[in-house]
Amino acid sequence: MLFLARMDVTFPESMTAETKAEFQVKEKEYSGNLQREGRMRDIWRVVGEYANYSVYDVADNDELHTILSGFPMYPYMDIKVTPLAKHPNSIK
Ligand SMILES: O=C(O)C[C@H]1C=CC(=O)O1
Repeated sequence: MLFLARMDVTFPESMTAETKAEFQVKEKEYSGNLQREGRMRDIWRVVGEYANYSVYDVADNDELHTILSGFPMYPYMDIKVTPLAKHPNSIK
């Protein structure tokens, strides 16, 4: 099953630059592993925002929830998920 997720990240004002940098390192590793596993198909930055769109290829809702809630930045994310179905006009 394919899902599109939009993630908006908002860190608390009080969080130090060092802690943010630590989150970014952990996030990169977690995200990279998902991509190598093929469970995250793609990730794109939303221009001008601390947000991304990413596409997941997973077995079911439960697997997606496990993945999303496992992101190190999860407590600071607002996530909107859209299930995707094949478009009848797609030539792929
Ligand atoms: O930089 C971001 O968009 C936040 C975060 C969410 C997934 C990921 O790989 O990084």
